Amino acid sequence: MSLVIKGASLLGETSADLYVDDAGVLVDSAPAGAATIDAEGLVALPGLVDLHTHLREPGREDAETILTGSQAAALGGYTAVLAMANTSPVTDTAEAATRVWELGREAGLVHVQPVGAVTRGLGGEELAELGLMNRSRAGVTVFSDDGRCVHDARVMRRALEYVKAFGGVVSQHSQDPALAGPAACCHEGELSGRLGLPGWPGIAEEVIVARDVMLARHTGSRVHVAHVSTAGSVEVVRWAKAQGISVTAEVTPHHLLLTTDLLTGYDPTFKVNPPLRPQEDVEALRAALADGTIDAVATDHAPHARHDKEHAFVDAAFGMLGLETALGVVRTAVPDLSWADVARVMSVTPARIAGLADQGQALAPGSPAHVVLVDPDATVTVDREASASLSRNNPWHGRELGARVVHTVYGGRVTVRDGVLA
Ligand SMILES: NC(=O)N[C@@H](CC(=O)O)C(=O)O
Ligand SMILES: [Zn+2]
Ligand SMILES: [Zn+2]
Repeated sequence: MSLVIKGASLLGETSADLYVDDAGVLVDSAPAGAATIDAEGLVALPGLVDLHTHLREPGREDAETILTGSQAAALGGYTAVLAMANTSPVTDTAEAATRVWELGREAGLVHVQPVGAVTRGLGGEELAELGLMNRSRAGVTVFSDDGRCVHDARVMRRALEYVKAFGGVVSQHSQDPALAGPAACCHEGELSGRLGLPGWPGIAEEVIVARDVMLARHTGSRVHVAHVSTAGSVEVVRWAKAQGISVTAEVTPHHLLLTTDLLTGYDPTFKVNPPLRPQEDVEALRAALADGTIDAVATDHAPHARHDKEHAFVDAAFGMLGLETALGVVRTAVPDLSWADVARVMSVTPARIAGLADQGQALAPGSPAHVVLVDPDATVTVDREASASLSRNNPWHGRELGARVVHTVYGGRVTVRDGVLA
């Protein structure tokens, strides 16, 4: 169905009408018989693109499915998500990747792009079917063992060499398993000692980031640093970019706003990997996002069923929800980012990193109509029960966040209207 989106402010700047034809493409005049969306006072951005989502299907459909995760994504203003490979079974074959891609198409609410595992079964030893996944219908270009670090430098080197042939990228969960021991569950510092929780030191992230940028330089390949959490990692990425090394980095909304002090109540909702860090790290991450050292915001949406999360802190699963709140958290954490910057870090650059040619495009005739319309002045008080996700591990429950996603349009289809699924 064709659409006229009336009076939106494009990237928070000039006001204009957007016209969508019945093929779901932006055109330069109103198609006959088009339905109208009144977007007066709303900001229009290209649909958001999430480089890092856990959808839990196949295997843990009690925590999230491709459909419910797609719904949460649409409500958050997303039109594409990259679905991490740590499902059960793992996305480590062309067949598995194609299945995720197909289920995403059936849900039809966002583009679901599978991430392929780097190693078979996330085992860290034998490379997965990287080439076959790339040549499958899913066209996988991003590979990650996320949840685990590709810690063997030789395996990482071979993966980088392999994906270089087809312009792929390895997204690394940077965590040296020797420096952050198996029980590590909270930022290592004065507070972890006081709480009696095993620490996960920032250096365990930084040594892997440093190693990987050198491997990227050596192989001439491309590495992406998932969920950067420390000032030290930011320094390494800044240095590597200055050398011309092909490295990109993402930060999560929660690492931009929450700190390790929240752990004093031992609430497992705040247990996440990498852990929440001190305020100095949060400040460094905000500055790095603003100056372009960090390329993108990625949610690391990590739904978990109650019986995996409601445990003593040390035993609870790592991870928190993020898709529905990401934009509001970014507005709240870094209010000085312009809307054009928000579009850059949440849509344009993530689409480019993932090689999604159809996403993150300018809101101009000829582009596919992937659009999010945001009320820039509204605030939202988060209610964890009012969520499309099947899980409730929402660290933002009860918080007031800036901006509100009002409408989302995916390929000309209205997926969210007035803040609810259409
Ligand atoms: N971030 C998390 O705390 N958890 C993720 C894994 C990961 O991103 O490392 C998950 O799959 O639950
Ligand atoms: Zn991870
Ligand atoms: Zn993750």
